[in-house]
Amino acid sequence: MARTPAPTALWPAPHASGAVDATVHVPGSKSVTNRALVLAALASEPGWLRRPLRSRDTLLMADALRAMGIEIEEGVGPDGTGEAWRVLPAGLRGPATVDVGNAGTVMRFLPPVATLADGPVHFDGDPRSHERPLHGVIDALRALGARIDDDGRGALPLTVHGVGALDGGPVEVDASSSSQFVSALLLSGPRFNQGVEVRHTGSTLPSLPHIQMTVDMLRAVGAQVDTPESGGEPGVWRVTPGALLGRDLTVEPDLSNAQPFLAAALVTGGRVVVPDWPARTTQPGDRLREIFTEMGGSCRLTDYGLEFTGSGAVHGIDVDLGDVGELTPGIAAVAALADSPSTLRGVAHLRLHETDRLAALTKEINELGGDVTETADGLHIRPRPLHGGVFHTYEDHRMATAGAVIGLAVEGVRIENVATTAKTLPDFPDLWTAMLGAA
Ligand SMILES: O=C(O)C1=C[C@@H](OP(=O)(O)O)[C@@H](O)[C@H](O)C1
Ligand SMILES: C=C(OP(=O)(O)O)C(=O)O
Repeated sequence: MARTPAPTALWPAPHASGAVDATVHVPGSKSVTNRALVLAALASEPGWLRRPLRSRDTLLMADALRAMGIEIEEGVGPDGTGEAWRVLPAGLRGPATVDVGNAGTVMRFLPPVATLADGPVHFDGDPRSHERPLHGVIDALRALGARIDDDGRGALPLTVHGVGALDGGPVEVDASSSSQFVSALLLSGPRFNQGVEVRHTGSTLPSLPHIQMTVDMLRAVGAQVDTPESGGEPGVWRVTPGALLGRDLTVEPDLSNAQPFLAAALVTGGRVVVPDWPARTTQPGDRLREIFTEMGGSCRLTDYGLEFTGSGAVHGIDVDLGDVGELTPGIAAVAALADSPSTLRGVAHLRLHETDRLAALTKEINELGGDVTETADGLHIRPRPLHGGVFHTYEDHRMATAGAVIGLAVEGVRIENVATTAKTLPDFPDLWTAMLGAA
């Protein structure tokens, strides 16, 4: 098995000698796994999580919940098939210390959980976690009755002084910098004394499908949630207080992590099959069926999974990615290899993701000879012949996979710190070379 390179190493991105033709089993969704862990921890009975994603972000979530007293057993499922984690909820404990790494889901979803602990819970993480916005969660929890010590910047590090319960009730949040503020408050909402009513006050709200994912998963464990889609007021979500059920949940493949593999089919004019692609899902990656079709491919969704085929041509696209921002790096990579320019819109908030993704994509593609400019809310990408060079990744898993896509078509691309893909897809280098080996 290929060894994952050390963080500082340069990984020679494999160049595709022909059209790829492969079946790629994509590991479970980060967003589903981390929501499922939180909901199982807050439930009133044990639950199972099958095919969970085992990656840096999800192991940080599991360890954080363990630090607060939840038992999570990693093993195989009750019928002996595949990996499954058993979550045994318990009274939430403090004092505890949580390392959030650079996981948005951990830094946003867990402070509300910590208000239910019976003592202080200290949160800290990677240097970048100190820069990512958290003010929406901090201010809302304070308004709902929590005591939180921070350094006044509305960011990590901070301590939530849990007292075993939170009043809850109505609260206003400007979630224009991250949908995760809304998801965070909703996920713990059933355990607040009065539930929670979240009213978004900002002018834009990114990543709506991820909020819908939160709502669907809450309902699946028995919570009552009123939403704008279910006839409620626009921009308002209401969760009724109540006990949550322990469930047996199978995690869908991570469709955003399927992106580089589908992109490989697109840029090489090949074919990639992703088994177990869900027929219905709230994952933003499902939009790739439409976006990559517009960019030149075609797809067929069957009971087995998704078959995606490239035509040999790659077209530019003008698209608003506000709902599906995490797809931007991979789309930008394909756009840099297209036969016409692209405009990616609606993603100003990506400047506050794992890195400033708009600046990073612009710089790295341009250093390979590209012509990318930043706009107020996205990127203009004018394809140019690219050449090899080092593609820096800024500890951003999606920068690394974007660079790998470019490397398929451009000889001599070397990816700095490909190991950063461990945030959500630790097997990436092996899956990538296996896909090419099958060509
Ligand atoms: O709730 C989630 O699981 C996520 C929501 C989105 O965050 P933002 O709304 O901050 O973009 C997305 O980009 C992130 O990768 C995962
Ligand atoms: C933005 C992302 O992650 P996070 O959950 O850390 O916000 C991402 O995975 O693209």
